[in-house]
Amino acid sequence: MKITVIGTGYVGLVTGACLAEMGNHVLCLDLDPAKIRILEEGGIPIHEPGLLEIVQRNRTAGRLEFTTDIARSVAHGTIQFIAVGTPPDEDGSADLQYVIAAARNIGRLMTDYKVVVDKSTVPVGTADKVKAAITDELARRGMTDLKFAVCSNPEFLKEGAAVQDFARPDRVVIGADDEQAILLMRALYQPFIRNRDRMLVMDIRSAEFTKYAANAMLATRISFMNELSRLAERVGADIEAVRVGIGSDPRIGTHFLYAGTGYGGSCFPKDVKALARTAAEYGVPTQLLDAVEQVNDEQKLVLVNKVVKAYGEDLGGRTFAMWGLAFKPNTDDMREAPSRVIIEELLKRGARVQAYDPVAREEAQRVMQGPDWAGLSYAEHQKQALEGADALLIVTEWKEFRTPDFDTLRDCLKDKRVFDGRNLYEPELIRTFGIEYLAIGRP
Ligand SMILES: NC(=O)c1ccc[n+]([C@@H]2O[C@H](COP(=O)([O-])OP(=O)(O)OC[C@H]3O[C@@H](n4cnc5c(N)ncnc54)[C@H](O)[C@@H]3O)[C@@H](O)[C@H]2O)c1
Ligand SMILES: O=c1ccn([C@@H]2O[C@H](COP(=O)(O)OP(=O)(O)O[C@H]3O[C@H](CO)[C@@H](O)[C@H](O)[C@H]3O)[C@@H](O)[C@H]2O)c(=O)[nH]1
Repeated sequence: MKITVIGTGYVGLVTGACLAEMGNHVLCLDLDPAKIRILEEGGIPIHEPGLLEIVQRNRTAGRLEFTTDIARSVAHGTIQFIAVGTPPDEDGSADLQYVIAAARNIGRLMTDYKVVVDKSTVPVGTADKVKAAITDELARRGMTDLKFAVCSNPEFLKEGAAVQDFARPDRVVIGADDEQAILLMRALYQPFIRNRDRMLVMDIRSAEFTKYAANAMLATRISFMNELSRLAERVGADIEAVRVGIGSDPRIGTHFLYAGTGYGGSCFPKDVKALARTAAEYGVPTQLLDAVEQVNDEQKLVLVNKVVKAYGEDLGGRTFAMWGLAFKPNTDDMREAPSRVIIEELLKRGARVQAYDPVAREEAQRVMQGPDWAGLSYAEHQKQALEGADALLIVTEWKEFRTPDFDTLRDCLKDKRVFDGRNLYEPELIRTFGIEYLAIGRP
């Protein structure tokens, strides 16, 4: 099939590459010429395991192309995926300007039947707005006879595992009210789904809502465990033992129960806010969602509070090593990363921070620049970050941090102290090396 994907962020690029892999002819549009240049030169503008190989393979085969030419992109695909950003507006609601701009471009230039698919995460009711924008543009052209359908097809991939998530989805959700569109979408996703039950076709509003419900549920689990971790510390329980203890109940399940430095990334923070905002618009109170967000904001400060408890409010003259900057491993994404809040708080109190991350350094330098960040420097490797530091903070659970040389760790750190925001080590073990170990919710 001929597919156009609008937006080459994580979702657009993974969608385009995986659909091309199944033999579709995919044209990806982005208005950012720098991104398209990188893609046309055979690279990718993000760090995502396995993605480069698929992009290169399908580009070489001529099934995956990139452009900044809007007219070409509208002409190309019968199916037009909108996968542009939906960042939070000032009031927390999803900013739909990019989605609507993409829809208007389609309405302005289309000359035959199109299935317009909202792949971006968008509030309930957005498909109606997309439909209205296209209808409006067609009316301007006097071409209201041209047929099109709008579907909701939210994306559930996780960064760092995006290719696998797209290629082997738990489920594909399709919200649609047009028979032809449903047939085309089923055919498109069939190769990715062995079990037909995993293709969930529903009404458009329910599909739009499902995306927010999933993210809000996952964020709730994390905030719940983070809140419990604070209590565990007080009562002398170990949140890691508790996690295993409750996770073995299949009604609870083992995933997304890890206490840490709070959830970050481009989705949970903005989607929890946007859902609460939608509820507010409808006059429905959201005590639970509001608490999820509040607990998360506090959790981003938990490591800083432990540092302040150990060293006092004035951190002048102190140097802290930091392992991990990205909001999670296997990505260079720094959006809403807890590291940003933690570094800001440490610098504000006069400390210096020496940070190391296997891939996110460049992105970190981009988002944390200027005089406010003067106390932040970057190390080339784990050990270099430790040199001259008083203590270590672990913020992202990269695999390479899991089994360090504890002797080196102890000898490098002046105070032989580790603040672990990801509970990577067994407290009994690390303490036998003479290291003071402060983790999340662990005695
Ligand atoms: N990042 C994720 O893991 C993830 C997962 C599931 C869903 N989502 C959702 O998918 C959407 C996209 O997220 P992302 O992280 O891939 O986005 P992103 O911000 O990384 O990229 C969006 C891209 O769209 C481009 N763009 C904006 N307007 C355009 C237009 N009119 N025409 C063409 N290109 C345009 C931008 O230049 C940018 O490159 C969001 O709604 C997000 O919530 C993201
Ligand atoms: O037990 C856990 C699991 C995750 N996290 C944190 O939660 C955040 C989000 O992690 P994850 O969900 O793995 O990454 P994302 O790429 O943000 O993916 C989420 O957001 C996407 C965008 O909507 C959805 O498509 C995915 O299904 C959803 O998992 C990160 O800061 C993690 O450190 C925890 O603190 N504890």
